[in-house]
Amino acid sequence: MSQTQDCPHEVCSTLPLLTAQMSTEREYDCIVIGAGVQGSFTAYQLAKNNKKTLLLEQFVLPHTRGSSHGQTRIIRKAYTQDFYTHMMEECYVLWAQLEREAGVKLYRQTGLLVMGPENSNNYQLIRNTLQRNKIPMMTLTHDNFSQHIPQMKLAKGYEAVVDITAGVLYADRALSTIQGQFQRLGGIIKDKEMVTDIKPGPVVTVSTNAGVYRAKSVVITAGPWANKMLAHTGLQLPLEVVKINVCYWKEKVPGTYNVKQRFPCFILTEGEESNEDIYGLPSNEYPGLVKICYHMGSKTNPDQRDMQTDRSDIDILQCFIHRCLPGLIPEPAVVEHCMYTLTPDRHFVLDCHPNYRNIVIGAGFSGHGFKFGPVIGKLLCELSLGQEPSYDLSPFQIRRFQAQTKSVL
Ligand SMILES: Cc1cc2nc3c(=O)[nH]c(=O)nc-3n(C[C@H](O)[C@H](O)[C@H](O)COP(=O)(O)OP(=O)(O)OC[C@H]3O[C@@H](n4cnc5c(N)ncnc54)[C@H](O)[C@@H]3O)c2cc1C
Ligand SMILES: O=C(O)[C@@H]1CCCCN1
Repeated sequence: MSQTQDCPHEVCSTLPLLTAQMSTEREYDCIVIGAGVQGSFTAYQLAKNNKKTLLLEQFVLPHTRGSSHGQTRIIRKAYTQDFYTHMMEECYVLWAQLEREAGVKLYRQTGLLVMGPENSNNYQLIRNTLQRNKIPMMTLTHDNFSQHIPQMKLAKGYEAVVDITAGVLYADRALSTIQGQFQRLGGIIKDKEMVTDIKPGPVVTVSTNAGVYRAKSVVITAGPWANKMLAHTGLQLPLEVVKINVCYWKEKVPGTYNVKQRFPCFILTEGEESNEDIYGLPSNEYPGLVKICYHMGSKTNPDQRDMQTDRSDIDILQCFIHRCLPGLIPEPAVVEHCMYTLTPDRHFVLDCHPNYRNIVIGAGFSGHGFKFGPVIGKLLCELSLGQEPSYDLSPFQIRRFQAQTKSVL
């Protein structure tokens, strides 16, 4: 008879089994920190590659405290640089694949109107990228603008082009879909678990408010909290977190700016109101309200986002709406909040930690990362598996910040 069977206490006989079970529950091939769009797509890709993956999220899901919430995001190929346009080619394919796989609609084509003053460098760069890459596009002139987009005015001295395959991504739905697909592949999500420590090593130890986990690799996709997480690894990146006022404007005649009226998404670049872009999407989340925002906000601490109350962006938006969108009441009807995590050059960070190759970082999505989620997930998965990345990652490497990167060790 074995010792355990002889033991009068039932707990003694089950203890070795329980301990073994507990340790496998706490050991993973990869742990992904942060279940925003980038972490969720990364976890999904890892699970697809048969890796035992844990996705940790500090808040109860779904939540509205980071950067990935809200019903809509713009998807487009219109960029100033070719490398984004090239990545977007594959993103469209992967978004469509996800739609088929999960049986949900995540994308609606609306077109994206890009406007800018004739002498705007950004406008010309975007237009050239579209042309060079043979992206379906249409140039609008002052003569035919109102025929195509009667709800909007093109100011004198401005030019306009439409990125035809651009549109809207249903963001909240996309996030819950990818998390669901990850779980269907056997992935584990633990929400309401805040990571409190990361101990680098050949096996990385991740502590949360609820437990301690170990993994061969860790991916940090903590959005506005990236530097807080990286501090545990001795690294600080030059990231700035800003709070965006997400403003909704009421239509004077309900339905005027609806997709059914063929109102497109739009971006005004280097307009007369300011140097930063102004952008909008056709009414969707609230009947009769159109989302129009300023592509910048004030510096904030992600844990105290709601303490920051600067509304100077709203003055800028009011001037623009007054000037170009006569069918809207130039007073915001609803203001919600979201955060950008900005890098100095507004390009992403997709790289391995400079000191620990099994810690991978996806950060600094600078207010334009959602549409790239499927490809970013793939790239961060490749980095964490030590594979050759599918794209040239030099624009996204940490070493570009050399002078601004701090070691906190
Ligand atoms: C108003 C607005 C409009 C935008 N418009 C567009 C658009 O039109 N098109 C587009 O492509 N992109 C757009 N973006 C950008 C895009 O939404 C972001 O780039 C993207 O959501 C960033 O995702 P993320 O996963 O990096 O960050 P997040 O979504 O913030 O995810 C990070 C997650 O990490 C979690 N976390 C942090 N610390 C911890 C911890 N210690 N333990 C556990 N979990 C932790 C957080 O709670 C959070 O859930 C917009 C962003 C905003 C704010
Ligand atoms: O990523 C995007 O497509 C948009 C463009 C306008 C600013 C916010 N982000």
